Amino acid sequence: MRDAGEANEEPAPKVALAREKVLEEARRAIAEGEKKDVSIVVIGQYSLACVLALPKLTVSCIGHVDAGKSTLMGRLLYELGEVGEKGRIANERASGKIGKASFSWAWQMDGLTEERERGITMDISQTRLPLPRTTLTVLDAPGHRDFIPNMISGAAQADAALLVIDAGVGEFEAGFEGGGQSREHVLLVRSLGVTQVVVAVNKLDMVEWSKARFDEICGALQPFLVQSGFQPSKTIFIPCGAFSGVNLQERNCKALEAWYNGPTLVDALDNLTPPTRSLDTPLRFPISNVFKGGHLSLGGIGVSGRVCSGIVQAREVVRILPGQLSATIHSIELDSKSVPWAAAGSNVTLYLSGIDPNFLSIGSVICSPNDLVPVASAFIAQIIVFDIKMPITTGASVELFHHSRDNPATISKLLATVDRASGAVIKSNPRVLTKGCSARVEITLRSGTMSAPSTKPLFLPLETFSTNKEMGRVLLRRGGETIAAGETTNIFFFSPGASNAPISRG
Ligand SMILES: Nc1nc2c(ncn2[C@@H]2O[C@H](COP(=O)(O)OP(=O)(O)OP(=O)(O)O)[C@@H](O)[C@H]2O)c(=O)[nH]1
Repeated sequence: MRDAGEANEEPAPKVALAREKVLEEARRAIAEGEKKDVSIVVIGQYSLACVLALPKLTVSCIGHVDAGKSTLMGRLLYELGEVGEKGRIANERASGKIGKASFSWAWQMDGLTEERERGITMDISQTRLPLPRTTLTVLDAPGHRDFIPNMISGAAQADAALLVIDAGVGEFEAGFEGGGQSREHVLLVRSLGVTQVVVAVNKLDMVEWSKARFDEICGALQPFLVQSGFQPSKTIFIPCGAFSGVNLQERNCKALEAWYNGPTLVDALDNLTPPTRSLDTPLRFPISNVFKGGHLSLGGIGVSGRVCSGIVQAREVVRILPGQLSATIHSIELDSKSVPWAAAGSNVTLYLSGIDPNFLSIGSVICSPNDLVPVASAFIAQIIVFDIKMPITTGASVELFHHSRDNPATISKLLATVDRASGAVIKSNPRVLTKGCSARVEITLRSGTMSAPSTKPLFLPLETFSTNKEMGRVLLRRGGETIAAGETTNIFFFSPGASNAPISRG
């Protein structure tokens, strides 16, 4: 993910609050559905005006390449007043100068020179959407298949998805048929725990705002969403035109209004339900980006990501796993504002002090020294096999995705095929796994890279799905194709603090 930019210079609390006090404050604020942004926090003798880091909803913007995801986000930011006339004109002029005028709205999101020159999103970019009722954090994902690892990193941090579909003739079909990214993205986000999806049926101007085309797309997509595990009540289809800003905040198009008087895209996004957050569980913060910035006098190391569970607070000493690293959280930044603490569900940047950045890696997990995350070298998972061309056999080499990390791994044992719902064994020790089946498999992690895997073991911070849902989901890819998604059931773990000897199986 891209750099979060400079930290603001608001003073950080001088000491960490007692954990119970923070928990109490978080629970109270969440229970009261606190709307106001600023609260006075008393820390010892200091009384500080701080922005409350209440968890908000994070939405991953997904869909086939060129569906109009970045354009939609750029235009939405303009409609909501987050981008002014000056910004709009600057993007219009600069994109026009290099013959990319049609990408002027997308430039708001696609800030890298290569992205602008190629007219595609390559990395996740994060933005804040202030809606009438709530504020969303949106992660704009790349649609191109080459950048699926970045897309997975964003999807792993999301509560809901905004699926953008190109309604142009043949375009929806290209994204939806075998190998299309609309299809793969839907399967990925659902496998990573997303349960709500808003579908923006975009570029309807290309088909003269045709109701028949809108209905055709909804008719094909809805059964697929349901089959992928989305409840019908958690899906909604919104016709729109991102480029001209139709039906984003206002309907403002006669041809569309002739047959549509339903919600706008802003209405649909504003109605998403925030999931329940696990505040009482131990702190787990998988790092999705490491960068230099802010507080340079203190070493200036920032790490961004999402608080998966628990609460993190400024001045707290934390451990970073795998490895023996400790650090102090100098300050926490949410939406460019300093916050005293952040609860599960928040996407934040933590500025660390007392740490050598060379030992920090994307995918490492920050936790409390009193409650370390297990570090596994192998584990058992119940997987669902996707629509694969080649069956999975014992010893298959795969790429394992866990949050923002991807590593080589081997499917070391095929333990059983199982019933998807009940988990009951259908067949023990199957020879192969074919498309659509559910199975229990043992996966062994390997160090090195996919092109040069090493025989040395690798240790990954992992938990069973039953202990911590967000830490217990994995995806398996092979040859650029997602072949399965799974939930960890047993992990073979090592004591992260003491020795390297295995201390438990199961
Ligand atoms: N006609 C029309 N074109 C649109 C609309 N929305 C986006 N586009 C065009 O579609 C092209 C791709 O837009 P992007 O926003 O870059 O698409 P994307 O989905 O973000 O692309 P990737 O992230 O690279 O997959 C650009 O030329 C846009 O101008 C729309 O509502 N109508």
